[in-house]
Amino acid sequence: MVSGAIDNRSDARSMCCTLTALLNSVVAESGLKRTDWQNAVAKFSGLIENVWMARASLEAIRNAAPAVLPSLLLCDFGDLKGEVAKLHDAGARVLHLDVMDGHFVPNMTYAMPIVEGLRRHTDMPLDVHLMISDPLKYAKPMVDAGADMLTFHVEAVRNAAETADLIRQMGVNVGVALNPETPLASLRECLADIDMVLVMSVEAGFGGQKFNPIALEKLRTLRSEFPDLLLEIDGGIDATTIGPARAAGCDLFVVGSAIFKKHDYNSAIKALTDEIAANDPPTTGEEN
Ligand SMILES: O=C(CO)[C@H](O)[C@H](O)COP(=O)(O)O
Repeated sequence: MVSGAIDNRSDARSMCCTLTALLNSVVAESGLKRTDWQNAVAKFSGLIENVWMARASLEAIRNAAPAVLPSLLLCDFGDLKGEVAKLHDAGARVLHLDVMDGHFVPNMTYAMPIVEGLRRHTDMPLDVHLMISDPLKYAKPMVDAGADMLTFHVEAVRNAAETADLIRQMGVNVGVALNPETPLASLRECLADIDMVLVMSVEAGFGGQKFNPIALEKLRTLRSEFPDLLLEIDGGIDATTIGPARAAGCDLFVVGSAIFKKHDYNSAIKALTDEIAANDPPTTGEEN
């Protein structure tokens, strides 16, 4: 039996199995018609499992923060299992997956089969960045494949609050991303419905671009207005840009080139983590 907070997928799953067994035994003893009850129990425990799994992975992401999230855009796709193991050994605790459709952005990457394959090799939360024109069409397949956080672009949808709500109902945590030229005002309507904002510091689409400091101002504004909202930055993050992003209040730092263009993931992640620690923003009461 699991005690304390449920903050990982295995605990959430085992709690759901226990709950399902319990409900089934109550039904068995009640003498009521089995099939109707069994269907109801299966549906109910499926819903509870989704909510718990999402809750557990959000806890795991929050507990990992501040954290470097390797972006699997430049990794060795011929050895994904080995890459995941190396990244975990180097200290990564959350993975960032870049899904591009060649339409919303002028580049294509991968979709559900890779997410599902990664899911079988790691319990680390999978933070899936949807750079696609129709996030609602692929959200449920992504959840079924094992995504823990689904982030869609505010520029891709007509109603961000409604999109966030529909995605949340699929049993997953929800983030919203915005490109450098998109004003923060575009998020106003949905901020109450989401778990995370992904502030892009490059135009979405390609790794290896130059950091745009416009992201820092957005992070500072979001952090001062929403102290508890998870904030993530993506694009051009390296040992020189990660410190200012942390000082601006960022929690999660997506990194591609500054990890995958180095041979030693340990020292690459350590250099970034050291910069995060050196730039921790003051906590309440420490400002003066
Ligand atoms: O989402 C992305 C591009 O759209 C990538 O995650 C991002 O650019 C990371 O790569 P790098 O650290 O090389 O900039």
